[in-house]
Amino acid sequence: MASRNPRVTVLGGGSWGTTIGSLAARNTETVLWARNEETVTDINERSRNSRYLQDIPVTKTLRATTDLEEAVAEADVLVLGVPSQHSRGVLEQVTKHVRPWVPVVSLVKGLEQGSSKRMTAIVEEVMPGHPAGVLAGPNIAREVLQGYAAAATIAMPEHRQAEMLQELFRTNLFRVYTTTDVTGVEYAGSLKNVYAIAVGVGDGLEAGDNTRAMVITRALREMTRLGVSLGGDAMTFNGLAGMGDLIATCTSPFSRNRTVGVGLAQGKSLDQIAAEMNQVAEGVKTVATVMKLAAEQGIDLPIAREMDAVLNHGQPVKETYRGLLRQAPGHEVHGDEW
Ligand SMILES: NC(=O)C1=CN([C@@H]2O[C@H](COP(=O)(O)OP(=O)(O)OC[C@H]3O[C@@H](n4cnc5c(N)ncnc54)[C@H](OP(=O)(O)O)[C@@H]3O)[C@@H](O)[C@H]2O)C=CC1
Ligand SMILES: O=C(CO)COP(=O)(O)O
Repeated sequence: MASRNPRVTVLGGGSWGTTIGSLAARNTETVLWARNEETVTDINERSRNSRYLQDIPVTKTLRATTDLEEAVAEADVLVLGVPSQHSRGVLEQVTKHVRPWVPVVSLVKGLEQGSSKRMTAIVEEVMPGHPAGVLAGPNIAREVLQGYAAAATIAMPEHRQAEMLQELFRTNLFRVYTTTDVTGVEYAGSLKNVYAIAVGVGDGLEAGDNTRAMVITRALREMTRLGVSLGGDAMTFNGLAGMGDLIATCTSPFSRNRTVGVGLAQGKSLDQIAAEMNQVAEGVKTVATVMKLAAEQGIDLPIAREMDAVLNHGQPVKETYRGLLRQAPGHEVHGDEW
């Protein structure tokens, strides 16, 4: 990293890219790249991103630009904050302008459709030689930006790198822990969105608090089984990026994924929900990829399977929990059942 204060460049002007940019700007020079002129003007002239974060102020020193080359040419750290299905395209534009050793930290909680790849695998493919990691945890953007205490974990292949990057994002109210389990953190962040939709369906059907707790707990078991078989550490799934984020996303009225589930249970179509929300809900596309990965690993994921049936195969939403309840429960810890 450079001997001057490192420059952080955040790619993506949505709610979470802006929030992380605002945190980093408290610690070091930070530039945010957004494709939308209005977002850039709003940040530069009003220290707001009203489209995504209403009237909550961002750090005054956060600068924004629509010029991708200018944003990345002097970067010491790149932060990837565009939704998963657009990440590869953005990285392909970035790679020719960025210095070769610059680390890339993904904020993305989704997998690429078709390839089923995690974002760090895409970074390694498109930007070979750049250390790639991920920052994730229970972090509803607006609450972090409003200054409510929260925590995340930063995963880098080398622990020393994680420790250096930790300092750029942490504040007295945003605690950043470190780990080297990039794989586990990335799968945990992506998987929990699928289960937040499932919990939203239960809440939308007014299933009750015990049902919600049952689904969250069994969801954690499913996430862990798949994540570990794909190379993640089981302890990661018990931590901030796993259990922590699962709880936040499954219970927050601000979660977009949970909102999708509630909307489906209320009889709305996906198109209608997407139009009302106008923000990304990564779980909607992740579910089919998760089913593919589970099949490859020979693992059954009953809750995810129900969501796949509803989202991709026309199963009436009211059938969701009936289908699950017909299955006999097995061993709580070692069983494959839900
Ligand atoms: N919001 C949150 O609380 C959290 C989100 N995340 C994750 O962060 C990632 C980003 O999500 P979030 O910020 O919430 O998303 P939002 O829906 O709030 O915003 C998406 C942003 O990506 C931009 N974008 C979309 N496609 C492209 C493209 N092809 N090229 C350039 N920019 C593009 C949009 O630009 P435009 O405005 O011009 O459409 C917008 O600025 C997701 O994977 C999400 O799961 C992780 C933790 C918390
Ligand atoms: O990842 C998040 C919280 O940690 C945000 O969840 P949603 O994308 O469901 O809003």
